[in-house]
Amino acid sequence: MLLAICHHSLPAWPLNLILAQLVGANLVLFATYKVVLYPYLLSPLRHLPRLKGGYPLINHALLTFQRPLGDRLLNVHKTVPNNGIILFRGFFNSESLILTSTATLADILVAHPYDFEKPRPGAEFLSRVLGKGLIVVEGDLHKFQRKNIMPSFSFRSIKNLYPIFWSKSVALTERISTETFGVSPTVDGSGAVTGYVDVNFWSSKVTLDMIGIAGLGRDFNVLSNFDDELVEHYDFITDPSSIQNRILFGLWMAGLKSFAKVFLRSHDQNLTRRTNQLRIICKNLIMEKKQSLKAGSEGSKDLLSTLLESNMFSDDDLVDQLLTFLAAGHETTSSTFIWVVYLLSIHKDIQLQLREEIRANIPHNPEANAEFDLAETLESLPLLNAVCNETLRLYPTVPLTSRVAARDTTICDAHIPKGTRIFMSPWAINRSPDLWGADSEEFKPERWIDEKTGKPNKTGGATNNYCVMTFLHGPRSCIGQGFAKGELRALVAAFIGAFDIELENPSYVPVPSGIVTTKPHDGMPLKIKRVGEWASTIIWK
Ligand code: HEM
Repeated sequence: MLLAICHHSLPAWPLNLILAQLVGANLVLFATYKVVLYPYLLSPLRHLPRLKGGYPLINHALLTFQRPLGDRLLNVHKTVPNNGIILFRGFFNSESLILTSTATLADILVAHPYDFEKPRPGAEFLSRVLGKGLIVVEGDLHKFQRKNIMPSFSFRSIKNLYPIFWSKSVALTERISTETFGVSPTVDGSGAVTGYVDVNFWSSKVTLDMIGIAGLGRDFNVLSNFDDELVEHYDFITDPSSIQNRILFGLWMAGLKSFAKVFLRSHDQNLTRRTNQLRIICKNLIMEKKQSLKAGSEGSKDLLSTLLESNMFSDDDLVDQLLTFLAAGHETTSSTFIWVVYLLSIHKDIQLQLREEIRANIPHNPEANAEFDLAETLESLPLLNAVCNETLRLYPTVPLTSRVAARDTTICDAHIPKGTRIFMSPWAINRSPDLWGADSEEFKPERWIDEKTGKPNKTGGATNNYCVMTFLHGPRSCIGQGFAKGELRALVAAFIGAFDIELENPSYVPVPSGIVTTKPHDGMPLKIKRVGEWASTIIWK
């Protein structure tokens, strides 16, 4: 009887529908918890100063994608009152943090850097090409690699690389001269030979040549020869203008790796094939280098030789590191050089003073004078260093980076739950009026010159080192910063020593763009003039 009543009163739904309803109800409960209860009532982050407003559901999710990268964050730094940490909400109220003070940055980067890791999808994408290179590994493996690679980037090792940086910088000016003035030189009213060049095209070639010789011990000579096999594979894999590369990267970042492999099958297979080829070429380079070291060949100062001498890495590990140096150390310096050229084109007075300083202190062929200390001179010229440092401040080529808390931890006493995403913007910190004053966004190289001594200073007049975040700080800072600054000094000195430059179109305002590093979106077309004879040798006083 009871059974009969139940049978009639229960709806005649199949079991799977009931299950589906249970799952649906759970999903609604879970979504309510994630989207409403946790962020508004339970999250330990909810009391932090917050960026208000935003779009429904996505809130401020686009904040970290908007170009120029980091510029919107600068605005957030300026407008949201805070004590070093700002909370913002993204898709479905997910929470992320922006660090704005030198204290919170020092805490995460130096006090407990291994509590924070690089976001996994990006690191996995990179490791496809770079294997387990320094830039992508975490924890103890990172500590081991960093400790054993550091000596290759020591002050002494970099000093030994200056002659390479100089000779490639001079080769750049010669190549540009041939291309620009060689065929049909134009002479302007003052009698100077004039021409037009997009320095964007040449700058990534010269920095690739530099990292080739100074890093791998191989002269690609891309300045003159455009068909090196390694360079061709490398360019294909890293080409930021390739739509397929962009889509693949976007899908990986969204956690859709498997879908990406099917959707872009042939491109994906091509990448794998080229990556394998790259690895074979690098392995052969390592074999050759080993043999030449065994044969007692002297004089190799490149990074690979010093890594081989350390005897701490297998051949496969070395391949990962070589590819890492190529990837991390090529476009970054080349972009910075382009921004120096831009700033000097629009600040003619500084350009003139700099040329005087360079020509008065550096012979065009320093190698002809054994007494001349090129590294010492380039590192001590006040205006040269001031111009390089001020450009690195205003145009950090990695304008935005992020971390994820690997465990429950703290930042300056604020509790940070595991999994919290944290953004740090070198662009925003380097331009912050709180740290640099009202003229924070102006190009003022003199900040970097000590008023009393006239010598370069280390902080640009700011209160501490953390006011410049271009290379970050601590154990995950850029290991190649000494290398990059050496390249930049040589490039700027050789280029400005040789040419008078101005913008081809005086009203051109370059827009920084790029996926990870920033370059001017439409290149850097210049009008250049060869400046009269540069003394070949200067008698060093
Ligand atoms: C102006 C030029 C450069 C800039 C602005 C720059 C900037 C940076 C930044 C911001 C990071 C940290 C990224 C992060 O953790 O999110 C980094 C890491 C790194 N950079 Fe550079 N870089 C430059 C040149 C170079 C060069 C020339 C090399 C090598 C020859 C290099 C090798 C590396 C490596 C290996 C790392 C990973 C370090 C680690 O995690 O321990 N970089 N760089």
